[in-house]
Formats: sequence, structure tokens, C-alpha cells
Amino acid sequence: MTNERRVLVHPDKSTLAGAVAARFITKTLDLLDAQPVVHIVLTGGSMGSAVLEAVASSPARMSIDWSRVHFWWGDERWVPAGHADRNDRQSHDALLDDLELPASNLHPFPASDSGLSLDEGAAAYAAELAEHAADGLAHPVFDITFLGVGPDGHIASLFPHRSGISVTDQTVIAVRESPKPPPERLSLTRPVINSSQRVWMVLAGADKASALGLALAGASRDEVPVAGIKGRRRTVFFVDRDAAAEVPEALIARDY
Ligand SMILES: O=C1O[C@H](COP(=O)(O)O)[C@@H](O)[C@H](O)[C@H]1O
Repeated sequence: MTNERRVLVHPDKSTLAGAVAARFITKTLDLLDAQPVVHIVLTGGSMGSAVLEAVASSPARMSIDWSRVHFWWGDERWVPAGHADRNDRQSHDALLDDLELPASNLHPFPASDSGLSLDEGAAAYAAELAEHAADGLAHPVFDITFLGVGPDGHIASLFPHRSGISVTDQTVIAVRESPKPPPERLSLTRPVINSSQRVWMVLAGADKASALGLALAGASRDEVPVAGIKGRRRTVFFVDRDAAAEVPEALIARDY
């Protein structure tokens, strides 16, 4: 099995969301056959929510024993708990509120009204990761990490030409002066994301085409952070036709 980055193209955003949701359900079932617990990292943004909504509308989701699935987030906006801008709120609205999940399976980042400072919030999430760490690591080994990709190529809250994408000695960073609002955020770092067994990036729309094209053409991670992302076993870009416009034909596998 090779771990080359793969690009799977779907005709449009809604087909894309449905296909990723179906694959997620199947993969989670397979994983739960083989191991006691599955750790998933969720993302916010347009496609993160669209995929979860598609999971919520699939009857097949009922075959999953969700009590054995843990949910984490790749990044979070530093706003109060329950705020519409929070990635975890979007995940709850799209799917999580419909699932029977023990609260201990949910691992949201702290919120700005938690009483913690931004730096303390980063430290608290690092401690939460450490509590569930795999042997010899400071965090769980994530089975599937979902990422959205911004038009500038950012993933999680790791932005172009910022130091965050190069941090290797922390699991979680506090982000200030984010180029995308809100300015303060918390984010997993690249080594944590890249230690995931599978990284599934989901992106749709013409505004993502340039970032994806540059990342696959060998741009630096400083210029286009998504270029620095690679899971341990699988790294897949699930995209729609518009986002695939600048992907070299040789790299494309059409999923329809
Ligand atoms: O701010 C963020 O943006 C990205 C991408 O969002 P999109 O709406 O352009 O798809 C998201 O993946 C990230 O988690 C989030 O905090």
C-alpha cells in the first residue's frame, strides 16, 4: 500500500458531501470491527458541516456504535461556548446532537468564556490530548482527521506565512491575529495532524482551486500550509470539479 496523496473528484458539492459521508460510515464500521475505540478529528467550514449533515441524513449511520467513537476538533475559534462561529457548534448542529454519545466522547476546545486565557486554553487542550494519548505519544493516534482547506491554503488554524505551520514541539498552539476572523484561535499542530492514520481533506468551489493546484505542484507549506499535510496511511483530497480545476490530470481519480 502506498501513501501517495490522492485526489478524488466528484461532480458537485452535494455529491461530494454524500460520497465522503458514505465512505466515513463504511470506514468507521470497518475500524470498529478491528479496534475498541475510534478517534475522529472534525473540522468546521463549509464542507466539514456538509459532510456531517450528509452523515445525519444517512440511515446507515444507525449501524455505528457511536459510544465507541471519540470526536476531537482540528481547530477552534476563540469565541464563547455555543457561538455560531464555533466549529464544534457547527458539528453539533449538523450531526452530533442527533447521536447517542456519552459526553466523555466529545473533546471540544475550551471556549473564550471558560475563564481560561487563550494560552491556558491551548495548554488545557494539550492536557486533554495527553490524557487519551497512545503509548509514547502526547496525543491519541487519530483514525480519521477531516480538514477543510481555505482559499489561501490554510488548514485548521495554520495559515500561510505564519509560524504555526512550522511548530513541532507543541501539540496545540494559540493563534493570534489570524488573517481570517475571528483573530484568536486554537489549533492542533502539523505533527499531530500528520500522525493521523488517515487525513481526509474535503474542499469544494472554484475559490479553492489555486490552493489545491499549488499544494500538489510542490509549493512550500509556508506558502500553502496544506502542502505540508500527509497522513500515515492515507491522504485524500475529496474535491468537486470546480476545486479540481488546477489539479494535474495525472493525479485525478474520478469517483463517479
Ligand atoms: O476558519 C476555518 O476555515 C477552514 C475552511 O473553511 P471553508 O468555509 O473555507 O471551507 C476550516 O477548515 C477551519 O477548520 C476553520 O477554522
